[in-house]
Amino acid sequence: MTDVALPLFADDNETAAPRVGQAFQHAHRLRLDEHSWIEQVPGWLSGAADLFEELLETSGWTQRRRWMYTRMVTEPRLTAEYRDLSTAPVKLRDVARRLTEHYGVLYDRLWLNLYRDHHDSTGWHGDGASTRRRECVVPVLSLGAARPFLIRPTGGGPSMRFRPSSGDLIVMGGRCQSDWRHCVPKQNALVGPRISVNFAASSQYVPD
Ligand SMILES: O=C(O)CCC(=O)C(=O)O
Ligand SMILES: [Fe+2]
Repeated sequence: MTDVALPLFADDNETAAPRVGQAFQHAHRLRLDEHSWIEQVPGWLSGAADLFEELLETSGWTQRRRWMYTRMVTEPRLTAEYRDLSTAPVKLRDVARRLTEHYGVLYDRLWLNLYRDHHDSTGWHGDGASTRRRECVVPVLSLGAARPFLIRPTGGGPSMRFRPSSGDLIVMGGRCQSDWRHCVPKQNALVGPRISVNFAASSQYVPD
């Protein structure tokens, strides 16, 4: 996909908006089971490199620590959060709006992970705290280095492996957050930094 092929969207803000062109044209949806699906949209976001640099510099990255059983652990990544979308960088607001239009879910908050290098990771989990509805749609935008993204049934079983590149979208749907677990594993070989933008919706925080 080239920039030339992408239509430009009018934007009321003078800051150049990242372009989502024939955006979902290359979407590939995989049915995981009766209730869940995962969709990969390669090349979804044009201008991903610029957005990556902007977020790297401007997001208020924090190092989180949390209790794991009996000990305090330092999370192997940095995090930034926008609980109120109106405080997020304009480009992310624009991206959220387009996801809202497409998936029919009002994405009004988001969090970002920064994987500084191959040592950083996210362990197996479901986004249970932000997805209390039975069925949810959770888009994750990848920026920067490509890293494997794995998903497997909560009860165990073989995992499926994706490798989203910068500008690609991975969307988990249905009961993915309860019946399935996902992770971004550590790597052996050196990789550059990656940012993931995780879109959340207040409407999905409450059970139906
Ligand atoms: O970085 C990713 O691709 C996924 C991150 C994630 O699953 C999370 O923060 O809940
Ligand atoms: Fe997650």
